[in-house]
Formats: sequence, C-alpha cells, structure tokens
Amino acid sequence: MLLVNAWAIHRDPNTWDEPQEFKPERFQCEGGKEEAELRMLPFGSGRRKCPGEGLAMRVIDLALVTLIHCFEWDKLPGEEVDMTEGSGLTIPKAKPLEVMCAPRHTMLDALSRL
Ligand code: HEM
Repeated sequence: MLLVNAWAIHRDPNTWDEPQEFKPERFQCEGGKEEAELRMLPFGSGRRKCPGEGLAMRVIDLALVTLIHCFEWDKLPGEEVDMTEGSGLTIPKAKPLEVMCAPRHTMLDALSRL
C-alpha cells in the first residue's frame, strides 16, 4: 500500500513560501493560482482522488456564506482563538472553538420561516 503524506507535502518549505503561515493570498495571485492549486492535495490525487470534490467545493462555500450572512459571530469575551493543532487523522483543533452567534435582525423573518 502507498500512503501519501499530504501533511508533509503541504508544509514543504521547498514548495511553499513560509509554509507554517496562514496566507490565503497565495491562492489569489492570478498568475500562480493554478500552480498553487495543483500543489494543494486536500482531496487526494490520481485515480483514487475524492469523487466528491466538486460537490464539496460548492457546498462548503454555500454553507459558509449562509452562516456569515444570517448570523453575527463573536469570540467569547476576553478570549483569543487558539489555533493549536491537535492530533488525529484530520488534524482537529487542540482546543475546540467556542463562539457566540446571534441571528442578524435583517434575517429574522427568513430564518423564522425555515
Ligand atoms: C471537504 C470535503 C471533503 C474532503 C476534504 C475529502 C477528502 C477526501 C480524500 C483526501 C480522499 C482520499 C483520496 C485518495 O485516496 O487519494 C477522499 C476519498 C473519497 N471521498 Fe472525499 N472528501 C470530501 C468530501 C466528499 C464528498 C462530499 C463525497 C461524496 C458525496 C466524498 C466521497 C469520497 C469517496 C467515495 C472517496 C473514496 C474514493 C476512492 O477510494 O476511490 N468526499 N476524500
């Protein structure tokens, strides 16, 4: 069996500029966009690559923008978001994220009809 170490590939300093830094703009540069996307393997690669990629990429965007559009989000008072990685197959957060959310007033009518 061949296991691809995507964790190491995504942190390879020969491939990524400052691999440990959160820099989403690395995927925004028009010239380098396709190349950067090819080096990212969240859905695997080759003939056993995830067949749900197209669905996932559409649904994740939709779910995220719906949450942002419908609710106000805030951190717990006095707390910073702890981004420390835990251990596990999918790299969970070491400390689960706790946030406060409240429906936006402009969305109350729409949310009450769901
Ligand atoms: C964020 C969402 C998702 C991520 C990050 C993800 C990631 C992955 C990864 C890394 C693999 C292994 C690929 C490999 O072995 O090289 C995989 C396989 C697979 N995924 Fe996903 N996936 C996601 C969503 C989905 C969805 C929505 C479906 C179906 C509706 C799906 C169905 C599958 C199936 C059936 C396989 C096994 C493919 C095979 O072994 O031939 N995935 N996925």
